Amino acid sequence: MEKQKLSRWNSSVDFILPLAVVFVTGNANKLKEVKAILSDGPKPIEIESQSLDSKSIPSIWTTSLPEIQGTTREVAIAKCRRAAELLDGPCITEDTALCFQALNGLPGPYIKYFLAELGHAGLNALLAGFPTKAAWALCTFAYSAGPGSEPVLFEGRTDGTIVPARGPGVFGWDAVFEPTGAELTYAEMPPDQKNKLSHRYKALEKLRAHLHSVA
Ligand SMILES: O=c1nc[nH]c2c1ncn2[C@H]1C[C@H](O)[C@@H](COP(=O)(O)OP(=O)(O)OP(=O)(O)O)O1
Ligand SMILES: [Mg+2]
Repeated sequence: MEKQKLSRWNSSVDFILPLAVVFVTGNANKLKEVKAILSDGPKPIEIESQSLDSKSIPSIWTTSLPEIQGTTREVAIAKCRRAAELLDGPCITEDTALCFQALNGLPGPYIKYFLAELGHAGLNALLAGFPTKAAWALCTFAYSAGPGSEPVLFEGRTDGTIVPARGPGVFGWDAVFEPTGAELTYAEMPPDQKNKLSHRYKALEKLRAHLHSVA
């Protein structure tokens, strides 16, 4: 079957099915979930992945994909804008934040570095002195129609609790996040279960609707 692609330069499209978009990420686990979620349902979207990490781009492009400090929205917009410039075409990017209620939303977009330095036990220890272990996972997808086109954001949030690690330590902080109403951490859930309630799923439902509306 031929593909319906968002055009390289603007949001006009060629009407060929199915819809396909480029997802810029260096994270294989994210990519797997995004592909699983978007390929499901009556209007599947095909994902082509592209990594623009400093490790994977030609050194002649001295600029890697910067992740600025700021709110989750500011971080997401800057990243997608740069990705569209480097790709010279339309793309989506995604930023995931893990926010602790006791810390007014921190680590938030900086969770990657907290996790790398502190590990699962350290994330729990951060909250040791606080009565609430409440947290929320926040996913922000950004879509740019191409260089110079302001990214549009799609957010999804899942509330939960930070718990001592349970389940396989395959994907980031999955083992220490137990969504509200679930007995299991993200890591203990079968992929299907996580992909029906996750922050990423909720954001992707909005992105899916947007892509179909512009296509
Ligand atoms: O569903 C998730 N369950 C558990 N952990 C997760 C999830 N989603 C992201 N994560 C981790 C990866 C990284 O440690 C941090 C987000 O950082 P973030 O910059 O968004 O991801 P990344 O740098 O790995 O990939 P990318 O190239 O798309 O920026 O939280
Ligand atoms: Mg990143």
